[in-house]
Amino acid sequence: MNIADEKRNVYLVGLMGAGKTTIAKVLARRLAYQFVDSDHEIEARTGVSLPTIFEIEGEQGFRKREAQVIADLASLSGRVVATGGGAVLRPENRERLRGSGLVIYLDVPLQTLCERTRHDKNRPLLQVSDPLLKLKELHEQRDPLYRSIADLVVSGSRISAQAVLQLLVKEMEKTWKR
Ligand SMILES: Nc1ncnc2c1ncn2[C@@H]1O[C@H](COP(=O)(O)OP(=O)(O)O)[C@@H](O)[C@H]1O
Ligand SMILES: O=C(O)C1=C[C@@H](OP(=O)(O)O)[C@@H](O)[C@H](O)C1
Ligand SMILES: [Mg+2]
Repeated sequence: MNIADEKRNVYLVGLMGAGKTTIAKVLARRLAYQFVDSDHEIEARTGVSLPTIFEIEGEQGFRKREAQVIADLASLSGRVVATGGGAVLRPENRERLRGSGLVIYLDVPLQTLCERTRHDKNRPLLQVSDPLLKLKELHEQRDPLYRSIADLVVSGSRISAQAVLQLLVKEMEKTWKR
């Protein structure tokens, strides 16, 4: 039996700009899993962009849609899922992520997150006068939540997909042997 046979989902969590979407795509290809981004899924279901959802329904409307997508994905297997940075806020999401796969927290310095997201208008929560301060506040609130569900924490300003893949495969082997 190959370690990939088990095919529990893999979830990437972390703040905006941590590289969840970017790294999940590479991991999925390498593991021959299917790549899913929960934000893209929400956009596909609604037919509008994420900023438009925030504009019309507010953050809470978006969170409700996000929770539905996470519930749906948790019932599937063989997916590498890039979650949105706030997916850990709802306890039911945390339980579902934790219960249906392996969770990897990409822990990237705030300055790097700020630089990476500075020119991107698609993150409504960062369209403020001081995005670094906003990221600091989000980090204070969310870092404990990410850690509470993470099987793996990968830290650094230049996390490579290759490094994550190596740790992930080791972790999968461990889980499989249990
Ligand atoms: N490991 C990385 N090293 C350098 N730049 C990265 C890395 N991962 C992502 N980026 C860049 O940072 C930005 C945000 O990445 P993204 O994958 O969208 O993050 P997230 O989904 O966590 O918000 C993108 O412009 C992406 O090209
Ligand atoms: O941190 C957040 O609350 C959010 C992160 C975004 O995803 P990324 O983390 O992929 O940027 C997206 O879900 C939305 O803008 C809200
Ligand atoms: Mg993303």
